[in-house]
Amino acid sequence: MDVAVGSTNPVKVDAVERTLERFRPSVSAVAVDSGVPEQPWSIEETVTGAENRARRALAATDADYGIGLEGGVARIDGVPGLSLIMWAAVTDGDRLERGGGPTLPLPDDVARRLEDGAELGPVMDDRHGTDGIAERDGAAGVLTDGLTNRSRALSEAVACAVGPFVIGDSFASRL
Ligand SMILES: O=P(O)(O)OP(=O)(O)OP(=O)(O)OC[C@H]1O[C@@H](n2cnc3c(O)ncnc32)[C@H](O)[C@@H]1O
Ligand SMILES: [Mg+2]
Repeated sequence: MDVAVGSTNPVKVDAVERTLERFRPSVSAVAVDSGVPEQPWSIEETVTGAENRARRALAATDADYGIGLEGGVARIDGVPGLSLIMWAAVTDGDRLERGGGPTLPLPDDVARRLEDGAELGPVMDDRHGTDGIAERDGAAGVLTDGLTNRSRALSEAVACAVGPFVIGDSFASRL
């Protein structure tokens, strides 16, 4: 089974590899445009970014499935403050399914900097004296003191988006 991931960020590729390990997939990383702002600011923008990445990754390759992962921030009804969210989309070129990952509360000082137009990755690097934390443990790792990390958090979104394919017949037939 060939899977194309619409990003070259190693944590996204790792999230797909670890989730689909059972199927021994060949996973390729494809640089695609998400079609949404670099820092999505709503669930809708984040889901759209994941969808675009999934479709564009599949279109750029001859893989069986395209997978898109997008991180974003959003104000969610009933949840105080600003939340970090992550969504995945999976397509076989016909059907497209979506799944969400964990939601984390962002500290107020981080939220204020994002409101001023900054991107989460650089803000986290500046705040913690790191370089490229978004390609390693991520905010999910830093803000939970390692109880989870970005790859693991993203892998939950991948599992949820792939689920509808895995429980159907089409997925098994491509193994
Ligand atoms: O190369 P791509 O695939 O774009 O990888 P990315 O790290 O930029 O990931 P996204 O575009 O999906 O994320 C949108 C923004 O949110 C940041 N971000 C999302 N989740 C993060 C996390 O866990 N830790 C740090 N930054 C994060 C990210 O660095 C971007 O600035
Ligand atoms: Mg990005």
